[in-house]
Amino acid sequence: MATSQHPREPSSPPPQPEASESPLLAAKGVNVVYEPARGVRIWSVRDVNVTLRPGEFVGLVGESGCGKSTLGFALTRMLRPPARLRSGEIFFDGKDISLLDGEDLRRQRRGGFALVLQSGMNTLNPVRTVAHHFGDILKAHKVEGEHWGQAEIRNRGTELLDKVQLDASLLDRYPHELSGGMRQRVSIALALSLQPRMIIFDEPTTALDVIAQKAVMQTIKDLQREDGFTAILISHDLGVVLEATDRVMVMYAGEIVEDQPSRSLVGGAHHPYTEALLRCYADPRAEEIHLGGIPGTPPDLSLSLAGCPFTPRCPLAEDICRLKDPPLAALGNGLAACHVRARKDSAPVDGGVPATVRQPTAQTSADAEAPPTPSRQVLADADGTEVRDVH
Ligand SMILES: Nc1ncnc2c1ncn2[C@@H]1O[C@H](COP(=O)(O)OP(=O)(O)OP(=O)(O)O)[C@@H](O)[C@H]1O
Repeated sequence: MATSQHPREPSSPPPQPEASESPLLAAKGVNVVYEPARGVRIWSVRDVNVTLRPGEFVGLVGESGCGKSTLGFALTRMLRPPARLRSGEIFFDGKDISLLDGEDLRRQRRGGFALVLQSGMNTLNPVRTVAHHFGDILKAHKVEGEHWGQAEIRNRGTELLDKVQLDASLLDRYPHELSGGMRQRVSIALALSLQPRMIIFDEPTTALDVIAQKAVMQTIKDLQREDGFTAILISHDLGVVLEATDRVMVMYAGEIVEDQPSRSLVGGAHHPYTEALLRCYADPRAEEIHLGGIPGTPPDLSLSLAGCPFTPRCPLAEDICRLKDPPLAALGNGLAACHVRARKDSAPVDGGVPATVRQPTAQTSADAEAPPTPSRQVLADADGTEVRDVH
């Protein structure tokens, strides 16, 4: 299978944040389960660590069902039953937000973190105008001394719409009167209204036609550069992610399996799953396009997984891969979780290691609570004290 047709190289890479800066987000040992009242428990996010430095723009890619959205919901404290943060710590700007609720959580959202979802139609209230949406969010998060009357809401709404290239006349429109692209821009403007320092965009352009996709993505990139917020872009489109982001985290079966700078991912991927994903995308400008596929399907996340979850689909699999889940370890310019590649390429890290690290031994608190392989089932069946309901 030819491998020369890959997503385009990023055109003008955004400046890399200083490695020494303290992280804005530091999540450790995050495990999320879906526990439907009837049915099996699904381990959607398994022992994930994520660190984001201020101003970083990070992509999160992987096949459908691998846990990307669930991780985004967990990091912004938007999980709702039957999903539950089973264990893990989420520090935002140095404060553990994983157990906050009610007023404490609400207060953190202002100037804190926001999630922009896939379809503006599903997130906007069909019987409220755009101005009402701004009013609702600004009033719900107002601080002492602020007054949000009609005039103030319209002024602020106008400013925010302008940021996403929409006209103030849309303030009096209802969601069904807007195009998909406009609705998505309104959703982004609403997220910006609380001046978040971190925004997670979950498939922000999936429901749009290609022209609107390109325009909305450009707006997101411009806003991120101008406002300097930290961002995660969840997307199936590896080409878009490589163009927009500083680094890419690749997720498979609820785990981060690779974390590499975007610039070096093409041609520099280390995990066989990432290589397979790259073969699934084509540069439309290429003279010849050969698309690869990934044989087989991802594992059933309701089952206890032993070893590397990619083993049944992996062309490199060896005995050890069936027995032990590999740690996310330094490989090339970043990190990858692959026994075979770790053995063949144990070169020292070439500066600027991305900060998403699954601890390489079983000594972390996360491993003690929810090891990624057979003992995960033990946790699932136990009534341990680490179990926390987070809504
Ligand atoms: N409401 C739910 N109830 C039960 N299980 C769920 C629910 N939502 C998601 N899951 C499970 O969690 C896993 C991860 O789902 P998630 O939506 O996070 O994946 P994803 O990578 O974002 O997929 P996609 O790219 O299709 O949005 C899925 O495989 C699914 O089995």
